[in-house]
Amino acid sequence: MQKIVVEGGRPLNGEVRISGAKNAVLPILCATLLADGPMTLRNVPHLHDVHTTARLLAELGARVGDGGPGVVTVDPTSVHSQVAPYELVKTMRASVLVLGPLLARYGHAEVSLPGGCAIGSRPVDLHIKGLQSLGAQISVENGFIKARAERLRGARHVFDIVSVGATENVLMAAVLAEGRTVLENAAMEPEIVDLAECLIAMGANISGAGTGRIVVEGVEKLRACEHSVVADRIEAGTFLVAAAMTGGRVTLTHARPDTMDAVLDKLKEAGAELDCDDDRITIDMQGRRPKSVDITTMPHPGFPTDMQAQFMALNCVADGVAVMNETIFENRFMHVNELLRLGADIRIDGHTAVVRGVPRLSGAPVMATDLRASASLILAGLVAEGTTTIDRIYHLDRGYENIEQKLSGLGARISRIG
Ligand SMILES: CC(=O)N[C@H]1[C@@H](OP(=O)(O)OP(=O)(O)OC[C@H]2O[C@@H](n3ccc(=O)[nH]c3=O)[C@H](O)[C@@H]2O)O[C@H](CO)[C@@H](O)[C@@H]1O
Ligand SMILES: C=C(OP(=O)(O)O)C(=O)O
Repeated sequence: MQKIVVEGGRPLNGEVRISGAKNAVLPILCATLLADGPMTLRNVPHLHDVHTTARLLAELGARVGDGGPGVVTVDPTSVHSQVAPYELVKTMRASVLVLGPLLARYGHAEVSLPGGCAIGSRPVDLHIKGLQSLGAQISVENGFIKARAERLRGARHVFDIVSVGATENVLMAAVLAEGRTVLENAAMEPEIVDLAECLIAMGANISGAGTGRIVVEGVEKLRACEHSVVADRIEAGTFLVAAAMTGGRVTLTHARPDTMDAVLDKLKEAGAELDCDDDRITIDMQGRRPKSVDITTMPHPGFPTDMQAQFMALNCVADGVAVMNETIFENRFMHVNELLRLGADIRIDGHTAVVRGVPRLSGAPVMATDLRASASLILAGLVAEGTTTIDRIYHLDRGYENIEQKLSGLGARISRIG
């Protein structure tokens, strides 16, 4: 099995290009099922999750093509199956996002319940309730969500709690429903805005995406369009933390600082100098040790849970003591035990971790448990004395494009073996 090897101790310097966002491209790939012709997506990151979604679309009958670097084409006009099988859905939770589009377009769909994931139980009850509000008949049988509706009807639906995936699934169903849908307590993440922008370019009538109230006037059909995927704010945040931890100076290009307020504020609090324009962010730490920062994860525009592990790595070597609360997922401290192996001082009490910064970490063999946990271990390895070897890096390939090459380009000593 492949591993990543990091030799710590080098400040990062230079420029790195940020890729398209995993969490935007996955729902948008599912949304292509709604089009009446071939869609062209640009700024598509080369990620394992993108490959899995492409395989799922192909399994349904869509023609998925490679249009050159960062370009994927999907022609959904040849779709002949509305069944998303367990073998593909189990590897990636976002594949449940074909449910809304298939139901809206074909009047029925069978999607395997997504498999469990290391960060928490991750049910799909909110997706189901939202689609039921639009008139779908839904049952869960033999591990499949079976949904049926001759034509969905617009309705007012209030989500019990804020869910990114449920908002996306119900939004993609509502665009072809009859009449008006109002989604209250909707998720406000930038990836929802990107999905809505793509759907609008396809002819959907949507207002309010990016706020807690999304209004959709259903249309009869959607056309094909071209769409460029928004920059990955979590990848961008990960590189900024890497620069902050190593005391370096790094410029991100093709980024979207306007989607990252909470993370940028925390980096400033940690002592970073930041200079942003429309699509570039420069962070300069001038060799300083970061200061500890308290974190409470929240739905957007709060601090993203997908950056919690990376900021924990920063707090491990920062000056001071940080209190970190994880409010979104019940089991998202799996990286803590591995950071302890590198010499960190962390105590967990329920959903709270107290991190006491230490002057130095020391390299060790560690094991990645999920995507952002993997990133946090690389970050810790960049500042640890000696060699850190990270096992189970397949998690990393789900969500980071060429991370070793990008970090090497900034001066890190990092390689993949095996
Ligand atoms: C592909 C993608 O975009 N993944 C992101 C998405 O995941 P995802 O869409 O799965 O996350 P949600 O926003 O749905 O989850 C938020 C909370 O709601 C709960 N919940 C969710 C759905 C449901 O039907 N019932 C329920 O109880 C979850 O267990 C969790 O506690 O948003 C998360 C929260 O920002 C991010 O960490 C993930 O990176
Ligand atoms: C948890 C994440 O992704 P997913 O929802 O795809 O598992 C993530 O991107 O950090």
